[in-house]
Formats: sequence, C-alpha cells, structure tokens
Amino acid sequence: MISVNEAKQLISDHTQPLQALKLSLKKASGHILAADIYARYDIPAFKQSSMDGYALVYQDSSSELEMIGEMAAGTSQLLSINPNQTTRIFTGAPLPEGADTVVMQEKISRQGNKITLQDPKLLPGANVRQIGSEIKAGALAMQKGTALGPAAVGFLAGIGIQDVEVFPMPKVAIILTGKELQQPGMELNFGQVYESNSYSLTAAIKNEGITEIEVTEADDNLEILTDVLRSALQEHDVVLLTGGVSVGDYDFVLEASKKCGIEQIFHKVKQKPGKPLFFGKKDQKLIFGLPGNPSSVLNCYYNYVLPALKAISHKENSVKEISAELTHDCQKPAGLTHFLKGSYKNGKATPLNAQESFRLSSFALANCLIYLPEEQKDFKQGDVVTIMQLPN
Ligand SMILES: Nc1nc2c(c(=O)[nH]1)N[C@H]1C(S)=C(S)[C@@H](COP(=O)(O)OP(=O)(O)OC[C@H]3O[C@@H](n4cnc5c(N)ncnc54)[C@H](O)[C@@H]3O)O[C@H]1N2
Ligand code: MOO
Repeated sequence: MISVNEAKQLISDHTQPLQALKLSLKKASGHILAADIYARYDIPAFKQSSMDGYALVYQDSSSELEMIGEMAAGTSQLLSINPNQTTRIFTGAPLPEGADTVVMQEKISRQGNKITLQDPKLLPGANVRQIGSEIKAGALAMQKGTALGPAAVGFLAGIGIQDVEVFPMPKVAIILTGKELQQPGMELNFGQVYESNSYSLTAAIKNEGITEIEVTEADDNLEILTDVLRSALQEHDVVLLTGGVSVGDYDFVLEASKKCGIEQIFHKVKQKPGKPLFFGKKDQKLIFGLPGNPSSVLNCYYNYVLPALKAISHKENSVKEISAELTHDCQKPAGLTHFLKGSYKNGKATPLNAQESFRLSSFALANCLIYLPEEQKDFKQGDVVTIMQLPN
C-alpha cells in the first residue's frame, strides 16, 4: 500500500494536458487559452462618443453652435462639421468629421438648432473614445495560459475574435458496478440500495465546466464490465469506475482493467475512506477505480480525480489546502491517513458526526475535509491540522 502523497504524485506524473484544439468562442468559456491572440483591428475602430450629447470642435466651446444634423450609433453616414457647428450625437456613435469633443446633453441650453454650452469644466477630447484605445491592431490581446472566464470571452468577442485555440476539457465516462443498485424514484426492493455515486460525481464534474459525461451501469459480471470498460476507453479521456475494486468475489474492476490492457499504476492507498482506490493508465487515458461507498467516492474524487481533471485541461488545482485549529480532540489508529468531513469557520475546523464511508449526510453539510496524518493517533483541541476547502 502506498501513502496519500505517493498516490497523488503518481497520478500527477502520469497526467498530461490534452492536445490543443480550435473552438468557437461561444464554446470556449471555462477553458485555458493554448495560443497567444493578437488583435486584428483597432478597437474602437473609429472615434466614438461615450455620451448622449453634442459633438463639437473644442476650440468653439465658448461660442454659440449651430446644429447641422445627427450621428446615431450604427450610422454609416459620416457628417462633417465646420467651425461653430455641432451635431446631435448618441453614445457609441462615430464623431462627425472635424469634431474632437462631446458635451453631455445635460450641460447645454438649446434654442431651435442653436446650442450654447454650460460646461465650464469641459476638457478637449472629453467624452470621446479614441481609435485603438481598447487595443491597437497587431497588439497582444491575450496570452496563452489565460483562463477564459466571462470577461475574457466578452473581451475577445469585442475585438472581433471568433475562434480560439484552447486546451480541451476531458470526456469522462462513469461506470457503475453493483447488482444492488436501484434508481432514485423507483421502489426499493429487499437488498437494493439507491444509486447515488453517479449523481454526486456528475454534479462535481459539471462544476468543472465539463459537459461530456456518460454514465453506464455494468452489473457485477466480468464479461459485461470488460465490454463496457473497453468501449468507454474508446470514447473518453478519463474513466471513473465506482465499486467492485475491493477483494470480494464480485469485485471485477482489476480483472476487467487487465483484460482491457490498462496498466495498473497503483491499487490501495493508506487512507480512510477510500483504501482500495485503483489508478491505471492506457495510452494517455486515465482510469480511476473508486471504492463504491458513496463517501469514499467523493473523497477520492476531491483528492485524486479533480486535480487530474484540472491538469488534463491545463488548469491550476483550485482546491485550497490551508491550516486550521481543531475544535475537538480526535483519535484514530496509526497506519492510515484519515479524511474527516468537517466544518471550517474563522480558522477553526470541526469534525462532523456520521464519518462512516457509506454515509453522505455529513458530506452534504461539510465545507472541508480535515486531514489526520498517517502515523499520528491522538489529536487535541487546538492542534493545527491541514484541511482541504471543498469547492462550492
Ligand atoms: N474483506 C474486505 N472487505 C472490504 C475491504 C477490505 O479491505 N477487505 N475494504 C472495504 C472498503 S474500505 C471499501 S471502501 C469497500 C470498497 O469496496 P468496492 O469498491 O468493491 O465497492 P462495492 O463493494 O461494490 O460497494 C461498496 C458499498 O458501496 C455501495 N455502492 C456501490 N456503488 C454505489 C452507487 N453507485 N451508489 C450508491 N452506493 C453504491 C455498495 O452497495 C456497497 O455498500 O470494500 C470494503 N470491503
Ligand atoms: O476505505 Mo473504505 O472507503 O472505509 O469505506
């Protein structure tokens, strides 16, 4: 059995980002940019008013001005003004030829088509967005490695970019093993348990912006599981199996993996919950055999699967590990790292009730996992431990 840190290191050593690909900007949000982007145009592309008002030559601002027409946003007609002339203008509209300044409509008086300014603080160039003031044609608009959040995507759209090179998100298969599983909503017959692992895993994976997630059930049968796993490997970058990874007579994940040509990187980690965790690799594809207990599944997801999903898409691991003071004494035997579902507030971490790995009620309330290191047995109130803050 290997330690938690050895397991994390092995996964990291075997995980590589997927090959970059071109995506339409509409589908690119949540990805990491895989190539620098340069601006093709000056933006704004023309001198643009930032207010509703009147366009003028600044030198004429103390004279009475004659209004000769209107420039509205989207107009394709360019008016031209002579000394002591003005045009009505609206936010986003091009300035008429010759104008260099815009006065807000609240700061003039108007009689017919005669305009007098009442804006003693007006400066030359006021209320005008200059050509290229957002970005100049040829300038570096965004660097490789930038996370494409809503503002980044909006900025790129605003400078006319349609497609971008990104590191893609992985396609993920979830394979459920277990004859005993029943769908929520159906009646629970003797011996059955409600299937919950696909729900928690799908929700967690969707949180990462990953949309291609396929869930398949594979019974407790070696042939069926082997077929399902083989076909999942063809279409997906990451395969998550739940259950069937321990030592029972119906635990076929290891055997099916071998039959599918998966290289075992490790099986079993010195931890609780999730001791029988399996990790394997085929070509660049990652295979995680998650111990079936619902709490073990999620614990292994946050500790091992999530960092790998991030790395595959070239993202930084956003899961934060920080120090916290324990609010209660705890004991455990030496030999396994324990992960406790906990509640963290103001620098202090409280282990919750219901820590057994078949239960999710405490996980549902937890905002952190408290790490109790492998060899230590006794923990006192006030001891400083490491915790992982769970993503929302
Ligand atoms: N003799 C031993 N028995 C067990 C050991 C051991 O070392 N020696 N390890 C225990 C530990 S620790 C764990 S964790 C489990 C893991 O076993 P498996 O990965 O083979 O999982 P299963 O036996 O298939 O299922 C375990 C448990 O989880 C329930 N389950 C499974 N899938 C789902 C699902 N999709 N939704 C909800 N619940 C699910 C299943 O009904 C079982 O109750 O092995 C111990 N045994
Ligand atoms: O390690 Mo198991 O995950 O105790 O239930």
